Amino acid sequence: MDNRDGSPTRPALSHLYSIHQDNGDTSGGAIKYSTAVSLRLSYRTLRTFTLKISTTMAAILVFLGCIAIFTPPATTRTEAMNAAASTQPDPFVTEDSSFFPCISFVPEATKCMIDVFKHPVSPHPACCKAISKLQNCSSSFFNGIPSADVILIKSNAVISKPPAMAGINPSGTVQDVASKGEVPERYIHKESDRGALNAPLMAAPVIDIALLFSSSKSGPELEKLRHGLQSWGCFQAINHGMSTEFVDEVRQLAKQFFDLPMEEKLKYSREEAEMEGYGNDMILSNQQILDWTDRLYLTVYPQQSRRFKYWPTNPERFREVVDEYTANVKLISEKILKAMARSLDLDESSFLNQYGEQVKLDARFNFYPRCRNPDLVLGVKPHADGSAITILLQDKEVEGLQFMKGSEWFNAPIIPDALLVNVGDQAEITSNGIFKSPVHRVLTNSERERISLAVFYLPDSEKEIEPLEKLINETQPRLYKSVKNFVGLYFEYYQQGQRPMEAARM
Ligand SMILES: O=C(O)CCC(=O)C(=O)O
Ligand SMILES: [Fe+2]
Repeated sequence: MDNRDGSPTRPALSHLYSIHQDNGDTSGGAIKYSTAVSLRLSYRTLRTFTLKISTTMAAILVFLGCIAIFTPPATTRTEAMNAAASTQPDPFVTEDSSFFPCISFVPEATKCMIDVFKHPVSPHPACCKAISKLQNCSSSFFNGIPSADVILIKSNAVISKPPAMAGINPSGTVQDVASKGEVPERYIHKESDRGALNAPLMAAPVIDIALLFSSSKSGPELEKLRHGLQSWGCFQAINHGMSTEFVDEVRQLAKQFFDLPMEEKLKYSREEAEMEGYGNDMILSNQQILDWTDRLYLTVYPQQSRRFKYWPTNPERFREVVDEYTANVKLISEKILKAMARSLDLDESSFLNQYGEQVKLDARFNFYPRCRNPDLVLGVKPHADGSAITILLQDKEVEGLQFMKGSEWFNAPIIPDALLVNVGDQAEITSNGIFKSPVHRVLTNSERERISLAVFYLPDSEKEIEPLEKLINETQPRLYKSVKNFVGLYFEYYQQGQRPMEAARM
């Protein structure tokens, strides 16, 4: 998933991607949270905000009226201006004059504020522009509003700075930046967050997933699966049924897309405040160090959710192959989720039932250009995925992916035909913490560019997920609250520099 922040984070979103309920009450979590936040975001704030806007508008109208009626001849005007300059300015008028350029954003910003009050747990990208423009018009705009509310308003509006909401963030695509040579400051991590390729090799298991479903041979393979997901949170899946030629073609097409001239790729660029489409790292916070990666992000399932304006028609076979690949990945994901349940002696549909009818699959094609300072810059900063599980097709030749175990980083080996499967936050929640959603990151490389394709299996955002009853007992007490729209939460917490999984913890 997208955007991550500094130290091992289980952010948002990523990408991605809400919560809160006390002991065992599964019904009203999100509502309680909303109510709590609404109360915190007191009427005082809304009143201050609306008063401010209405007084401002009134002051401006009166001011404009006065100008119209009392405009003196030019000479007297200069004298009057000089006199005015020598007197102490009225602070209210001084502040309000700064609203002139932004008065047109007021209705939209007010609507946004009311939205934030009503639905404090999900971002409101549509109004972010208005609020941020208002804020830019007057640096003192939020004066008088309690600072905690300001943070909430800003984060719900997903604002940082207005240009950050542009489809492609103002730093430019990484491909463009890389072609200029110098690595801008915004990509440089502080020393403690930098990575090195000479890490030990990760020992996550390689699993023949065809055996997971063989009636006679599944036992040891299921045991390997359970152990791998408990210790590493990931495994390499071989014998998944897709041919070498086919997965190679997927990689090839991804590479061909990123090799197209920029103007061609920009035809698919994401729109403001959108995840989907071609773009660079989405800026969700001003402190964010940017990832050295460009990506094409597509919702691939359900089919009626596909937005084909973002699906390249060049290279020619792109759509057809992505359609076939992601259909396979959906089936593989569901088989793996069944096997995960069986490995815990549960009914095989336990996880799938939790995730609901309306699951969603998002594909993220990552392209990591060569980087002159691989020691200072990360391809993707540490994060855990907000999915239930993620199926990753790695580059066939270029390493870079690392997983954290304990407090140490390990390199993910390349097994050319394998799919790397990792647990996401939502399967960690459903398994009551038995399966681990691993923190991982991607390093950069000065010699070679790298591609990868991550497909996120995302539960129905309307369905509340929670630890399975059978996995809660005296020795393993319930670790997580009930969660709905985890992807929304993921982003929200990410922006605030917090870990979404922490928010879900009991
Ligand atoms: O490029 C990779 O190997 C991993 C990318 C990743 O972690 C992600 O897209 O969430
Ligand atoms: Fe990831």
